[in-house]
Amino acid sequence: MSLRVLAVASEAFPLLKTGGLADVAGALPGALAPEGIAVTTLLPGYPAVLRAVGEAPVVLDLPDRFGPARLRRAMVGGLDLLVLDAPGQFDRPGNPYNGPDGEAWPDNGLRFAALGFAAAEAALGLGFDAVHAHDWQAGLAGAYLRFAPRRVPVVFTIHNLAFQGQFPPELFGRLGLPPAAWGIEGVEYYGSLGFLKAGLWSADRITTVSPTYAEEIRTPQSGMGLDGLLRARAESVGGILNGLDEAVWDPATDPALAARFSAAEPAPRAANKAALQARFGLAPDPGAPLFAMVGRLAWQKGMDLVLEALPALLGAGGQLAILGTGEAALEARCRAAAAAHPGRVGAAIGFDEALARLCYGGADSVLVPSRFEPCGLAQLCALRYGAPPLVARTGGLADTVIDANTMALAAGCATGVQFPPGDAAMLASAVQRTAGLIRDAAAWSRLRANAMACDVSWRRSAAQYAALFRGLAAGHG
Ligand SMILES: Nc1ncnc2c1ncn2[C@@H]1O[C@H](COP(=O)(O)OP(=O)(O)O[C@H]2O[C@H](CO)[C@@H](O)[C@H](O)[C@H]2O)[C@@H](O)[C@H]1O
Repeated sequence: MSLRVLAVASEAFPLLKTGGLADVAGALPGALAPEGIAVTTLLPGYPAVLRAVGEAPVVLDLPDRFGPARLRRAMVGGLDLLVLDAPGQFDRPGNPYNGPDGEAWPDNGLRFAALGFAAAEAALGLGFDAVHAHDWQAGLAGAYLRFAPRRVPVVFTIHNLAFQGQFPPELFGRLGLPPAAWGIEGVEYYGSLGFLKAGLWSADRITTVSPTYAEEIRTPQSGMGLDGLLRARAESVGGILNGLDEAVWDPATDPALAARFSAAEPAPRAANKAALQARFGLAPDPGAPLFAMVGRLAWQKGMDLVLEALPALLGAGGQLAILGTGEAALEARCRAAAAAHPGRVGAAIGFDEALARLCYGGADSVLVPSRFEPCGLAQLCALRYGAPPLVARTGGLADTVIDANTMALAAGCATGVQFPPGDAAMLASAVQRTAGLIRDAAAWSRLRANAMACDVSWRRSAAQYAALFRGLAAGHG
């Protein structure tokens, strides 16, 4: 019999996506099914989600703790969904976390407390064997379950330790948790209410999305204030690498590409490079090394380092296509770089799934110069779409890309280029090294073939999650 796991996430592809969490929450259920794990995903009832489920049957009426709320159940996009239909809380314009003005919703604490509460009620009321809570938005699920009459084991997965969900302590009184939950052994975090902290404290097992990040976050340098707790719980912390849904990310079938291609038939890829150059107003030069960067414009992702290394990129005859959205100052700097270097640098500011795919399928190399990266999906997409990535040697980037150093080139196993994180000068030389390799057609097509041969699927990791859930359900946490 299948084990029944309730996943709790604040976004899931294809219903709603602002970043990598959606890709993971959207893909894991399909990857776990062959492992005998049946995943039901609890999502907040955002407008897009409510539209998708329509008048799906109500399977649970929730106690009126945060306002009237009920759970609807439906199959959408291959996902078995439970939707938290809580009028006024999630059915608002804007993205899941911010209003149309770009500011965080002032009641985010209550909104995501309601999600955690609903998860616990669903786990207990609908008979799930385990809960898989993702990131701070689902952090209170475990806290509620800690005080529940029946034990339901919880796996908490950290997708990004930088987002901690901290709220004023006064919110605690609204949660309906017992007073015992307030404290270091509880949901309190440096005097505030910490959702991520609550998730880490209450979970039976903690995972993060790569083995290297799992080690990094136990150090003061990368632990973002939570390293002490993570060290104390070291026995329960592990890293399981993200994968990609190979059906969703497939250059042989992707309609967003100008031309479809595969490892066996890479030639049509050149048409995507030309299309990408055209989309970004870059010179139509098939020989110019074309770099692309796709991602949130935030300190984490290192776009500022790329702008610092831009003279080296241009000096090597390179071109740069930037697709991203985020901090206003960085957006402005990207636009300014494009304006200063017409035909050499192009910037598209916004979130555009189809254009992202063209970047992966058309660039020679994808830049992922993150200062830290729990796993990173951009480099996995780049490997799959034949754009050997240039990445910072950190977190999941260190775990998924083999640097084209002398030995790896001689052994024929390189899949990209690495440089030390946070160092613009080292990025500049790595860009020059990469441009040199791209100009060496034989060397680069070897790298590309290696990249496309990488197994970036969920297979290995799904087996690891499945073993974790089975162990917990059998009582050995
Ligand atoms: N402007 C844009 N237009 C279109 N698509 C865009 C885009 N900006 C980003 N994307 C897409 O969003 C996803 C980003 O995923 P990442 O894993 O690289 O980063 P993110 O920081 O969101 O995720 C966090 O969670 C994931 C999941 O665990 C971890 O891999 C990661 O390290 C962690 O920071 C990719 O699918 C990318 O193509």
